[in-house]
Amino acid sequence: MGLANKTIVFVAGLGCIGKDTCKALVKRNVKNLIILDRLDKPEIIDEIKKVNPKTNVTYQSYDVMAPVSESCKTLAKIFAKYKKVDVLVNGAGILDDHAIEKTIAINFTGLVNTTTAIMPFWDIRNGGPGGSLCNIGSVTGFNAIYQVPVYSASKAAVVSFTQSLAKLSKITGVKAYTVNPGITATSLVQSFNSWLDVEPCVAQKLLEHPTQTTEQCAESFAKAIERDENGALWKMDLGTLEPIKWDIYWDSHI
Ligand SMILES: NC(=O)c1ccc[n+]([C@@H]2O[C@H](COP(=O)([O-])OP(=O)(O)OC[C@H]3O[C@@H](n4cnc5c(N)ncnc54)[C@H](O)[C@@H]3O)[C@@H](O)[C@H]2O)c1
Ligand SMILES: CCCCCCO
Repeated sequence: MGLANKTIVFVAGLGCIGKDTCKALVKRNVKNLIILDRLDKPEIIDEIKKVNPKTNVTYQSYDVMAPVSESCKTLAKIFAKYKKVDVLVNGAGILDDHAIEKTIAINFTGLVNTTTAIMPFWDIRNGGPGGSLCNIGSVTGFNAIYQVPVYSASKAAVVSFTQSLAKLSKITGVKAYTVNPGITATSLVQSFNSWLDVEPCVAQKLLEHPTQTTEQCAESFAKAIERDENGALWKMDLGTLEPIKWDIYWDSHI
C-alpha cells in the first residue's frame, strides 16, 4: 500500500519507537497522521511535523485503559472529521512485571478494546470500507524473555489475537498483522522489573547483547505498514524486517 494520501491513527505514537515511526511515515507522504497517546509532548509533535509539513499531524490524549465506550467516542470523532481511516496502529505497552494487572490491561486488553472500538466503522458487514490493523507485538511474543513472563505473555496474546483477526478478514474486510520488534534501545528496556524479582539484573544482562536503534526499527515498521500484508508476523530485529512462518500444531478445521 502506498502511504501517500492515507490516514493513519497511531496509538502510542509519542513513545520512543512510536515517534521515530511517525517520522518515517510522514516521510512517505501520509496525508493525515492522528497520534493518540497518554503522553502529551507537543515538542515531539512539532518534531514530526517538521519532517514533512504537508502531512496533517494531530494529537489527542488517549488512554487505552479507558472503557470501550470512550474509545468508540474518540474514534467516532475521528471518522466524523476524516471520513476514512486506512490504518490503525496499536502500540501502547509497558514493561514492568511487578505491575501484573496494569501490564495486561495496557499491553493486551487496551489493544483489544481499541481494536473492538474501530471495527463498527470498518466492518464490511455494516457496509464499511474495511481497513488495516497493525498491532505492535514483540519477539517476546514468539519466545519469551522468561524473567518477564507477564510482559512476554501479554505480547504472545497480542500475536495470537491478531492472527485470529487476520483469519476473520474474509468476514470483516479488516486486515490484521503484527510488527514484532527485537530489543530496541529505548527507555523502556533500560531498566525494568522481573517477575517476583527472579532476575534483578535482567535489563543489564539483556543489553549485553546486540540491540537495534529506534531509527532502524522505525524504518522496518514503516515498510511493514507499506506491505500491508494480512496475517503477516513481522520480526523487526537488528535492523532487519523478516516475515515469520508460524508452525501449525493443531487445526480447528472450521
Ligand atoms: N523497546 C523494545 O525493545 C521493544 C521490543 C518489542 C516491542 N516493544 C513494544 O513497542 C512499543 C513501544 O515501546 P518503546 O520501547 O517505544 O517504549 P516507550 O515506553 O517509549 O513507549 C510506550 C508507548 O506506549 C504508550 N502508553 C503506555 N501506556 C499507555 C496507555 N495506558 N494509554 C495510551 N498509551 C500508553 C506510552 O505513552 C508510549 O507512547 C511497546 O508496545 C513495547 O512493548 C518494544
Ligand atoms: C528486555 C525486555 C525487552 C522488552 C521489549 C521486548 O518486547
